[in-house]
Amino acid sequence: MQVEGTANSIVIALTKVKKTYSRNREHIQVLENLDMQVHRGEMVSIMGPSGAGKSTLLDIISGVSRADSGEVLLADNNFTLMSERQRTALRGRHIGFIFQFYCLIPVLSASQNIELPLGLWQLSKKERQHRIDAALNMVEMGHRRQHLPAELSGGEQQRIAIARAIVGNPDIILCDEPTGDLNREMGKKIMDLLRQLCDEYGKTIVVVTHDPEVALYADRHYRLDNGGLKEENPVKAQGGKDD
Ligand SMILES: Nc1ncnc2c1ncn2[C@@H]1O[C@H](COP(=O)(O)OP(=O)(O)OP(=O)(O)O)[C@@H](O)[C@H]1O
Repeated sequence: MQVEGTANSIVIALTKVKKTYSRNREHIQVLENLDMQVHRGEMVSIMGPSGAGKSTLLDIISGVSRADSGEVLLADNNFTLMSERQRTALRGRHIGFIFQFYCLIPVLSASQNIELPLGLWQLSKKERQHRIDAALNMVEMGHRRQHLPAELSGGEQQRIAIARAIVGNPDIILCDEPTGDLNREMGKKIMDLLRQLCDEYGKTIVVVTHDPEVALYADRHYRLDNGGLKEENPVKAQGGKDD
């Protein structure tokens, strides 16, 4: 799938985004006048302390959650002006998600899990199978297609989750702690794979992480703190993980 716009165009643009959660009488101001731009085909990392609002930010980029004010553009579409239904449709076309704990359905095989995002798509059986096979091949997991998630290692489960994220050929992949549950070696393999998706397939990737070594895979680095984003120089992987 091609993103609308020209090469090197901005595919994610947030301007003066604010987000507050209200619970009982408490108001938690999470994002405040936040600006962010991500170009097509780049990988961007977001680090920051626990509770800083990183997952909230991913929810706003994907339209799962609405900003209180400010503008959110995704591939030239203005989320701010859209209904929930329109946001869901746009998300389905453009975004794949990868989470820390894989979020695979335990009673479905690897192959069936990968098929999930294609659920309502009008595809022939052959085309559907072709897409699943291509996604499985991309993550080198064709030999495990019939396995249930419990019959896969953590790293293999995350590879299946990546295949599920890319099966619909989204141009943007949002990752929330993609290596958080994996040992160092497996984490490295997953990041190599994400980097490959960027470099060889032109995917735009946003990675939220606590791990400076993971952030080093990105082309640009943001730190989220006190409601705003600051662009940083590449993180030196020497200070251990964020809290
Ligand atoms: N639905 C909600 N209602 C009320 N408060 C919320 C809600 N979701 C998140 N919060 C609060 O907003 C803040 C930001 O949460 P968020 O999950 O975005 O942080 P985070 O940076 O991703 O944290 P972590 O690194 O620990 O995963 C936290 O203080 C959290 O308690």
